[in-house]
Amino acid sequence: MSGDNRIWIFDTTLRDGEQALRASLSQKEKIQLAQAIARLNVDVMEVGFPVSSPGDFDSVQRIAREVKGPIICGLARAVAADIEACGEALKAAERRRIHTFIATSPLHLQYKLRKTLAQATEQAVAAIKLASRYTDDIEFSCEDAGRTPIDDLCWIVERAIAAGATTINIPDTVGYTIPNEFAAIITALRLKVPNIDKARLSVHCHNDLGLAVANSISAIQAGARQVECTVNGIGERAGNCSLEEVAMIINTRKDVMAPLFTDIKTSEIYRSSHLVSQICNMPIQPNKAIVGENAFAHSSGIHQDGMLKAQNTYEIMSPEQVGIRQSELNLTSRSGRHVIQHRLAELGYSQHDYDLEAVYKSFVALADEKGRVFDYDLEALVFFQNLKEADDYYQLEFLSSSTHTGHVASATVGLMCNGELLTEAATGNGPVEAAFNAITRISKLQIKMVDFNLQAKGSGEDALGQVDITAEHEGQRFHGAGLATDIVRSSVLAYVHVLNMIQRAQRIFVHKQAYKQAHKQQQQPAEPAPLTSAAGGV
Ligand SMILES: CC(=O)SCCNC(=O)CCNC(=O)[C@H](O)C(C)(C)COP(=O)(O)OP(=O)(O)OC[C@H]1O[C@@H](n2cnc3c(N)ncnc32)[C@H](O)[C@@H]1OP(=O)(O)O
Ligand SMILES: CC(C)C(=O)C(=O)O
Repeated sequence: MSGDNRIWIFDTTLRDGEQALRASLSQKEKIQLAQAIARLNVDVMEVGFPVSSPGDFDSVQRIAREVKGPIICGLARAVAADIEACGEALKAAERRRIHTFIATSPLHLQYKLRKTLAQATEQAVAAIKLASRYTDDIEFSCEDAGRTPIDDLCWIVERAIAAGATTINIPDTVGYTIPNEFAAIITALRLKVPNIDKARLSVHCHNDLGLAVANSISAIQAGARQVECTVNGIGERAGNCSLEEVAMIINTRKDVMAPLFTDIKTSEIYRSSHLVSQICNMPIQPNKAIVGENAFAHSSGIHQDGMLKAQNTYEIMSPEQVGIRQSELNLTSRSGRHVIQHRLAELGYSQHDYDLEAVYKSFVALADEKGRVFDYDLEALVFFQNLKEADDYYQLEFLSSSTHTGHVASATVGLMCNGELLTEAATGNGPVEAAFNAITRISKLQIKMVDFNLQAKGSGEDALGQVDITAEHEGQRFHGAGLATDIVRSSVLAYVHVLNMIQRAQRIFVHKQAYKQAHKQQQQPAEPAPLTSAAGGV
């Protein structure tokens, strides 16, 4: 039976996976998970250990009744009461499997079961025979097979098959083996057990050394035709072989895995993974293969540039294959110009709408401060970049401010004024007022604040703060805007914007006066060149 090419996927999320949970699942939650696992199109799903509690018995019974598609399986020790409870709970299933097991390693036999291998074998044979009263689909597992001498393993497996087991499962119960060793166990069983072809050979690997998936893959390459696994790899201790990883290895590496295949509907992977994580309260690590938040996210410029040119430069499978809408190109200080240009194009900006070098420079500064830059940050950067003028008279060079509860605040501001650095310090009721007072000392302009408005751009604690100021100078009103992660800085940038607007208005005035003067002297003077506004950005 181990000669065919379909790898059966035996999901044990609701049995071995459930053993790892800190809180028990309600029956409704188990049904929800079972439906999601059935949508993955697994071949078998092990949904509980019916003898363990009335609650588990009921949920196995309900899943057996309600969930269609896969073979529904229950676990039972090689004990009559366990087999009977399992057989009863599974009765309503269209297709049912009883999975019975006994430990075979010298350690487990001596200390846990206090039996000889012969006694354990006798008990297993009796359990398999009893199970055959309920179903002809019987799986037998040699618990701790990974640490069982190969001849002992062959001995009990041969007798289990003779007794009626149709699947023989070889668990690496404590995740002890390494891939070539585990593959050798499968090879030896296929060579040494005379009736091995009468059963499907299965593996059940734990992840104590992080090798559950690698061992399972080695085992199927050696002839195993069923892999026991769980969604997200949840399970006892360090967990089990992860369903999504095994399925995607077989799917992605057809060059080495073909003609082997699974019937898993891979587009259901992401959805079921997140449901399992949520219901089981088991967060998924961001770098988890296939389903982690970063599995299809690219953060560095060289990778992002590669991705934009050809997706397979940095992706060996597509996110759509596992049910993720699209890859993500995260904007961080490691990003380059190509991805900024690409993202702005997606947001509707053409290359003529902004100066890439200038936007990139402020993007890197912001990314260094914030970590990740979002679309709304990028749009704000472009907006503020476009407000800036090459001939801005004032530029903010530095700003420092301090506040102490119950005391006046102080600020020191350095402005580059037409190429010369001017610095002033001042106090105020708050850091913004202190900084504004310092700026007034530098500019020596009499400015009256008419309106001050602060709003958050984006959400969360690292949102940008945009400040809009309306100020009056010599009877004329000016608007200034500033954007930064720190609101004192946004306020100062907005104020510097106002100064530049005033300065520009004064230049226009002088320019016009000169024009009028010239007009008086000549009959047809040339038009004066237009002058525009300025702004402060990050
Ligand atoms: C490797 C695995 O993941 S195996 C599955 C592990 N899952 C679970 O254990 C969850 C379900 N378990 C339970 O609810 C309980 O342990 C029960 C109902 C099965 C048994 O509970 P209790 O009767 O109180 O026994 P307890 O769990 O303390 O001890 C286990 C007993 O089963 C025996 N046992 C262990 N495995 C097997 C087996 N495969 N076949 C027969 N007997 C076994 C042990 O030797 C021990 O017997 P002892 O009482 O004669 O020493
Ligand atoms: C019952 C068996 C398959 C098991 O869970 C194990 O050995 O880890």
